[in-house]
Parts: sequence; structure tokens; C-alpha cells
Amino acid sequence: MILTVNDISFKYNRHTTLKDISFTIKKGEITVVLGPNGVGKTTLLKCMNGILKPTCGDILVAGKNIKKMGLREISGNMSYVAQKCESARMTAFDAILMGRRPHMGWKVGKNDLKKVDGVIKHLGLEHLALNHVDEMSGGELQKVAIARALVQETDIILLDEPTSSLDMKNQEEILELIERVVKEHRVAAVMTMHDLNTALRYADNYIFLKEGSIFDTGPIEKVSPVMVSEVYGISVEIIRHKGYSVIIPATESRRKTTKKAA
Ligand SMILES: Nc1ncnc2c1ncn2[C@@H]1O[C@H](COP(=O)(O)OP(=O)(O)OP(=O)(O)O)[C@@H](O)[C@H]1O
Repeated sequence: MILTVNDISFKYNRHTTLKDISFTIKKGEITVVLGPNGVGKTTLLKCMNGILKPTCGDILVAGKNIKKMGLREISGNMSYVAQKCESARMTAFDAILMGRRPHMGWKVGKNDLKKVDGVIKHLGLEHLALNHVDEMSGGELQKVAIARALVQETDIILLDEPTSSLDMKNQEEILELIERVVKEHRVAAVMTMHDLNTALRYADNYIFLKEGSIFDTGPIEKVSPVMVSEVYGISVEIIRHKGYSVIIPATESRRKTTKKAA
């Protein structure tokens, strides 16, 4: 196991946000953390990479407790793409280069520049490379943040709603790239997500959170309408379409009903 989350709980002030969370993550797999707004998905990712300290429990990376790691060691093992990407007065190129920090001394090496160059080309960001990130759109910023995580070359990539600001084409490109990196380089990705269909399409495993605890976890093929209904309180059907599972509302859509009424 590359990552073990062992019985962690977390409180903001007095309110318990996460309770008794345990799971393991393997290399070469994408795990999605799912659940309603405010259930604690972001909080969980922040605990996993040491931004927040759990009130109890342990996080182990390749068997080593992150409590015993410094920031540099954590970021050499785990990259993190935040939900709200920070923007600062620096170029996209510099922002992406910062992902190489855990691997560099004070000097930028040829290899670091080559990695940055490669990812910029791969994500088609050449035209934005010298633009300032504080003048970028939400989607452009999100791609820069993902590029920075990729050049960090860690065994674990944590992504908080990585495609929430991206259009459909960019969503597909980014997720396919993440999938390729995970499978080819045998790294582990953990993503939070609201779009269940995207989760069904790209993830290997799911973790459903409900009221701050794990409701269920398992291989993505096991996601069932009953599970979705119990976690989100909505009725859905899961159908097969062109080899993919697709979740659709079980009731007729409002639009159809309105059309009929008209
Ligand atoms: N810094 C904070 N201080 C106090 N409470 C917080 C803080 N950050 C988040 N919370 C609360 O903790 C709970 C979990 O928040 P979190 O952002 O982890 O949820 P989430 O599942 O990621 O939500 P969403 O799907 O809306 O992004 C929420 O009730 C939120 O209001």
C-alpha cells in the first residue's frame, strides 16, 4: 500500500468533521472521494497531505507516518491540487516550476526545465506559459495547478475537484492524462468529485462519505443506485451505454415535464 489512512478523525473548533476514517490506496489506481457538499472531502484530502492535523489517527506513506516527515519529504511523496487554485503575480511557467521544489536545491537544473517544458507541451499550455497566473481564467489556472502537480513526480497525487472549472473537452483531456500518468507511471491518484458519471468512467475505486464517516468503499463497478440514494438522497438508475455505466435520475426530468405541460 502506498497510502494508509488509519482511523483518523478531525475537528474544526468543536465540530467533528471527520470520524474514524480508514482506507488504503494502491499504486496504479484512481480513487474518488464522493459525497454531498460539506461532508468533509476537502478536509480529508488536507489531512492526508498534512495541511491539517487529524485529532487522532495516522496517515502512512509507504509505511512511514507523515507525523515524522518534514514538509519537503511530504511534498516529495504527495502532490496536491487544491479546489481553489491560488493565483499570485508570477508566470504560469514559474508556477509550474515550483512543482520541482522538492527535487531541487537552490539551483534550477536542466532536468527540471525539461520536465516543465514537457508537461507544458503535453497540456497545450505553451501560449499561456508567460502569462501571469493572477490574470488567468479559472480553467486555465486549474490546468496550471495540475501541471505543477505532474512535474512534482510524486507517487501520490491528491486532486480536489480537479475538473470543476474545465469545459468538457478539457475535462476529458485532463482526466485522460491523469489516467495515463497513474497507469503508466504506477502512481496513485485520489480525487474528490461531484460528477458521478465522470467518477464511474475514470475511477478504479470509490469512497463514499456520509455525515463525516465512510459510508462505503470498494471497486467502482460496485456503485449501486441504492448507495447513491442513501448518500445523496436522490433516486437514480444506472444504465450501460457504449461500455460505460451512466447514472441518470430515476424520475422524469423537470424539463421534460414542463415541455409536456406546455
Ligand atoms: N476552516 C474551516 N473552519 C471551520 N469549518 C470549516 C472550515 N473548512 C471547512 N469547514 C466545515 O467543514 C465541513 C466540511 O468541509 P469540506 O470543505 O471538507 O467539505 P466538502 O465535502 O469538500 O464540501 P464541497 O463538496 O462543498 O466542496 C463543512 O461543514 C465546512 O463548513
